[in-house]
Amino acid sequence: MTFELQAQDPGSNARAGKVTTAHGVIETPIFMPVGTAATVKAVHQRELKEDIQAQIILGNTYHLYLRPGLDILEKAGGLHKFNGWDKPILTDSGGYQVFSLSGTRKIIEEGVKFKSHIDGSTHLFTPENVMDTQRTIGADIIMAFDECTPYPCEYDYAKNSMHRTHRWLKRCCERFDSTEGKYGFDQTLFPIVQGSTFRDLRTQSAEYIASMNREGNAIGGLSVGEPAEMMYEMTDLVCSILPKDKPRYLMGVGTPANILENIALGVDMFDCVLPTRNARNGMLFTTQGIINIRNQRWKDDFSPIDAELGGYTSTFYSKAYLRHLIHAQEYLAGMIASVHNLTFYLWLVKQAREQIKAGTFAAWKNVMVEKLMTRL
Ligand SMILES: Nc1ccc2nc(N)nc(O)c2c1
Repeated sequence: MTFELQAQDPGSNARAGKVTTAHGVIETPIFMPVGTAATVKAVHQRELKEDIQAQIILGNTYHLYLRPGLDILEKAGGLHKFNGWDKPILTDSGGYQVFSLSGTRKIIEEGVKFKSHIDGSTHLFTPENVMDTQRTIGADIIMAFDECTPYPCEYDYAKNSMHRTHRWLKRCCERFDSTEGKYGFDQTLFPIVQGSTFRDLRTQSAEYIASMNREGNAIGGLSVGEPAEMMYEMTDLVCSILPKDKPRYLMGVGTPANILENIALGVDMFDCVLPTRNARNGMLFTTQGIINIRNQRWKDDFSPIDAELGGYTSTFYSKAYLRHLIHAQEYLAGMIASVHNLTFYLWLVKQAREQIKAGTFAAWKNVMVEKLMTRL
């Protein structure tokens, strides 16, 4: 994997670049739709490619390991063959999902013991077997096995957890660097900065992660309920330490406003379930602001969902029709709303890229953030 820095905004730390992987190019800043269990929920691969123009999607080790399981994924020739997405894929390592999904889990030096949320069976994730699992899934970019500390978090817990995450990272690197890709293409391992909301720990973690000299770096432990201002303060600090010539991936972020603010701080890659999760309950992000399509006011508004956005779904269907589908709990409701919201998120980062290349991102960002927060 390589990263080419193409432009830097004069008025902020925003930058535009290009990540090249075995399955193609990713233009940054980029938003990565979340495809947890081998699917971006309710969205066809064709829609992802043509309407949304996604460049990379996520998969998740925890989910895929439990279902369909590694034997099926290996027989298929890896996740790209299994779900038919032939562009880049990034997989999260499962640590975060074990904490957020598995009812019972126990953290030990070896790794994390947990019970499957599907059938209650017990499992142990270790840095080594999580690397092997991600080798089998076959994502282009894979994440280190870490602990995402909760918010708020005691200083001593955050410190001890960060040091364990650093010890696990060393084990991830040793295992990853001593194994090969299984399907004839190279994969890349990103380490993850932790340290919760403590400046000294974040500094220590960013310095340690940078010292591993991997091809890209991730920022974890944020977007876990902390105030946005705290997220921005930690991101700003960590981005000032992580090397400029490597992509920076802020995990689990976020709202459109969070994304623009973090692009200004120097982040290149984002993922979040918000666009698809909120779509299913009728929250639409549009070029004019946020719409709760369930609201009475859209009952007889036959204008397109978002005429400014382009793309088949956002211009072919009306607000009134989508409101009807949501109230009728029709399958098509979630499908239309998910494609629309993801089209918006990819449109937003494309606008940001263009503004950065034009050198006008900083002022544009401030105007856009205000507009995006408008509730229509
Ligand atoms: N907010 C998030 C989302 C996903 C994460 N995944 C990992 N592996 N680690 C974190 O800290 C995350 C934080």
